[in-house]
Amino acid sequence: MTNAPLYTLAEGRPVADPASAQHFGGQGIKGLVLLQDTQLIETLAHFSRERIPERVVHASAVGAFGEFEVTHDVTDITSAAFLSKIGKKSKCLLRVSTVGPEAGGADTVRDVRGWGMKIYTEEGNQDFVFNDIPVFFIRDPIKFPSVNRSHKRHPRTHLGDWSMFWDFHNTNQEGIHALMILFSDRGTPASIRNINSYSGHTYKLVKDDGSFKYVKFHFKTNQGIKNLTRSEATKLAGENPDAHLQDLHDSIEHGDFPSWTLYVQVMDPADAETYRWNIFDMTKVWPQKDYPLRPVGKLTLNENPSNYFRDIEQAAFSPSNMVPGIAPSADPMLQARMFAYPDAARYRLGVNYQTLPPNAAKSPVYSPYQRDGAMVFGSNYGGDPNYVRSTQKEVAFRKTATIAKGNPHEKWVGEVSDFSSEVTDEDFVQARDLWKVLGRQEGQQENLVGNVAATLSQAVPEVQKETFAMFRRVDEELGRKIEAAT
Ligand code: HEM
Repeated sequence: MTNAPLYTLAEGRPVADPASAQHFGGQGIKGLVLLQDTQLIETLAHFSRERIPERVVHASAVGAFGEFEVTHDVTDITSAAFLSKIGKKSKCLLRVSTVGPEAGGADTVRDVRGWGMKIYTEEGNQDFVFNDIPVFFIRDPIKFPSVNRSHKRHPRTHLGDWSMFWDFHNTNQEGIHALMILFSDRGTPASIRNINSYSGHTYKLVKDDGSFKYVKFHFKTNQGIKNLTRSEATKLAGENPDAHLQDLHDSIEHGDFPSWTLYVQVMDPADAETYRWNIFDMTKVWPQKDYPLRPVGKLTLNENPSNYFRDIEQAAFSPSNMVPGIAPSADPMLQARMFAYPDAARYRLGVNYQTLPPNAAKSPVYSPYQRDGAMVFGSNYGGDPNYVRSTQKEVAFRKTATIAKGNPHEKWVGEVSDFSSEVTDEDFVQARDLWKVLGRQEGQQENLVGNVAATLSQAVPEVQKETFAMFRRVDEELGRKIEAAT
């Protein structure tokens, strides 16, 4: 007797030899292949269907499991159950991605890194779908497909195209702050363990009594920020395109668990009304001298996935997955994203994607008004009423606070979130501050200039000219230096 698993077809029928097709006259005998060979047909048919659509952005990624532990009391600002007690731990999944490259693209290319994180709490899944830069390229969600297309492949040549890239950005200059970060050495991090991540958007932390604070979330690496120079990143992309995947996998495998500290910047709603920066415009940060970081907890990654496809490819993150105690702000980008991600998941994974292993909540789920559809595995709520307000079965509901009608702050919110993409000198202020900060770090201004010039030199002259002018709006010397280097 052996304990080895008995090989079967997917329907369970044991089969002798998975390595040869059936031939007329018997297996292993020369002769025509037979259509009755279910194993052969299943093997070939399933292979052709192994791929699911890759994510339209953020297709290439690494992922791991871990835990989130509360280290500081934040019960004065939120009723989120998973944040209710110091020492409380929740299981997590983290998927970190590049944005532009297709699945399998080189890890060390210049790009933003996405941070898809799921915290499995006792009140459902809390997703933090962040980036490793604190601001974004646009503030109007309708531009999202455009900015991404300009970073991807040209529709005619199918090549990456720096004319297209800079043409988009110098005609949509609200992204200048994000560009300055992307073209600093932060655009080529040394490893996933060495990046921070940021909500970018303003969110709300809410208490059960309905009171709230505006917050921005920051995960700061406990390994320290470490970046590659342009030449190091280019070399590594050729030598080991999976460098970041390997680094994270190996460090977890060796028990060297990376960790991050979660902080929040906290703003009173009343202050938001008079603050210099529109808090719903995600091209702006809240300087930490105005709103210092307040520690919340610690994320530690401690487990590699046992199967990449199941746990990481099938993971679906969405900013709309929020637990009671955390709520969206009026940022138009955030509002649009709350639609876009579940919509993308229904297309990419199917209508019941919430029940796939990485997405399934670890707390009880009772959602009887959403049922059927392709691929139902659970009880499908048996005979429970599938319509609301049935008297046939008692259902309990959790009360959540609602915003008081006529609250003047909400009137203000409606007015200030109706902003446009029109660019003014204000859009260059934070980018200029960053240029000064880089000047205090040895060689960093020169690296930014070189990183921009290396790409701009591949763009057509008209686009180059407009781009020099855009950087001159940040700082005359920066524009001049880029022009000279290009
Ligand atoms: C209006 C603006 C945006 C839209 C419409 C949008 C849309 C999308 C879509 C459709 C995906 C692919 C989802 C999938 O197939 O599962 C995606 C992935 C992602 N986005 Fe966005 N996005 C926007 C802005 C942002 C911003 C501002 C951030 C960060 C602050 C961000 C972070 C991410 C991350 C981390 C992923 C990868 C999630 C994963 O690992 O599966 N996105 N986005």
